[in-house]
Amino acid sequence: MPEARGGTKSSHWRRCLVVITAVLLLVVIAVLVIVAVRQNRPTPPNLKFGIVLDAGSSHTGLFIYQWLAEKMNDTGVVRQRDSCSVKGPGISSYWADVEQAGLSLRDCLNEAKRSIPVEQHRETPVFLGATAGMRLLRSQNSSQAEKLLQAVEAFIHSYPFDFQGAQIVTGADEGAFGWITINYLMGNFLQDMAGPHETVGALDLGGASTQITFVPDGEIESLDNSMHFRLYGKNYEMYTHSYLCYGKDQALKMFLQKLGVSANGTVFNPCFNEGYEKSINVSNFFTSPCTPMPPWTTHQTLRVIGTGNSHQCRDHVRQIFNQSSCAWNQCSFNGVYQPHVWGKYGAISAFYFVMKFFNMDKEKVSLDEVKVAVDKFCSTPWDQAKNEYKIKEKYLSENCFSGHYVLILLVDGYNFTSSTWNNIQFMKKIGGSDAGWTLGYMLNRTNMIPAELPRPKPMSKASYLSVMIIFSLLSFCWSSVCLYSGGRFADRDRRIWRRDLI
Ligand SMILES: Nc1ncnc2c1ncn2[C@@H]1O[C@H](COP(=O)(O)OP(=O)(O)O)[C@@H](O)[C@H]1O
Ligand SMILES: [Ca+2]
Repeated sequence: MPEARGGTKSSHWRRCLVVITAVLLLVVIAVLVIVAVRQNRPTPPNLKFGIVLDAGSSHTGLFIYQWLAEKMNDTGVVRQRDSCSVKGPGISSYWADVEQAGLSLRDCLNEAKRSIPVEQHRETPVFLGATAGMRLLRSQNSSQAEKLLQAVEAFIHSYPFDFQGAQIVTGADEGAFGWITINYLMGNFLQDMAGPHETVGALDLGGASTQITFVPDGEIESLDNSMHFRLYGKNYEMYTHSYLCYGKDQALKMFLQKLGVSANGTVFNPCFNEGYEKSINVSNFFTSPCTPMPPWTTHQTLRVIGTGNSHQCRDHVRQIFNQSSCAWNQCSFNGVYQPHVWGKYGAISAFYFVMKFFNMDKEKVSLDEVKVAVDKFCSTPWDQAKNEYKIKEKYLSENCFSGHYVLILLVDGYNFTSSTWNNIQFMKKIGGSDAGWTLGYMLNRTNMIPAELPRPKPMSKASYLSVMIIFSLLSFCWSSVCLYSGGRFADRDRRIWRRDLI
């Protein structure tokens, strides 16, 4: 009988132990859940901002970027928050009235002030990068270009931001930063991507210059065209070239200059739709170093009349590309060295606008389909085209030329073929951020792309605590189970021993 009482007592204690362990377990789980919920409560994010003004030849755009301060050196964390299109032409057009260049930026800078929290204004860096329009102005009149930049700087300094100055970006940098932007936004710098050639090339068509940038599959013969970057622990040897004057606005001027003019000052233009006519003032039109005054300047005003003839248009556009000599193993045009194009490309800015107009910006559209679409548009009478497309008259009237120009630049110039055409993706944005050189430029100026991969961060306090609690809990449970089963075995052994004794 006493033994039976002893057995009841020990099983009572065992039950107590199980209940206590279960209660303890519940308490610990509850504490863990509370800690986790508190830790993960959304805290105000530590957002940082940066502004880049893209002072292009035809217009200025303002881009606001944002990122989390603690993640600034990680891959793919900077995103576009906002953008603003400055009204009016590019800053280089204000060369005769430089104060206006700064003032033209007022609305967009005010918008930036509204978009960024006031307490962040003082630490928000602002960069202004001017491209081919200012390069051309500098080559014509460097002191005027300097004055213009100073006037723009003085105006931006009146804003509460951390202004880092206005610079004329070199053609090589414009190409390289466009390439960085595209690959950064596509996440191509991440280490776990397969293969050594995971990056995509960048093709940028502006109004006054155009850039081609890519990592070739062999040696780069010309040092002038080679750029080296070490990003996130990997080396990139890039080929880049910027063709000044081969942006689509300057190219149109070079093309017009090559057309013959009749005795009464009429120019028949096969790259304008039939029925389209416009007058141009010769001294206002041929002002850039790309188009010195043509020999036929006896006329002050020219009457340009569209004839909409694709065949003739192509022939004339080809004349602005000099294919006659190449001192390297391979060239694009004008004797410029270029390795053969390979891999994928992102084509941005006017490449995109033009292809979008022809509805040819989709994937898997063949080169022949693009040619057919351009020819079809060029043979459309101007009145019909105006009725069909409700876009700015300037763009519409130039699109026959632009379509042919893009095709000739990419195919005859850069040597893309029917089979490599589909490697070009015409793009404006990547995941909500504009694909242009500005983001790459800011990442570089703020040292946000490290040469080496950022080291993995140590565990946060919360994670450390959670791991410690979980491990303690597991050890506790494990020892309880061991003790419990140990007790049961000891009881059983005692019983067997006693039985043996009896
Ligand atoms: N909606 C549009 N349709 C066609 N072309 C456009 C459109 N918007 C902008 N563009 C063209 O894109 C080009 C942008 O060039 P821009 O960046 O100003 O010059 P650059 O880069 O040479 O300094 C210009 O030729 C402009 O006319
Ligand atoms: Ca541009």
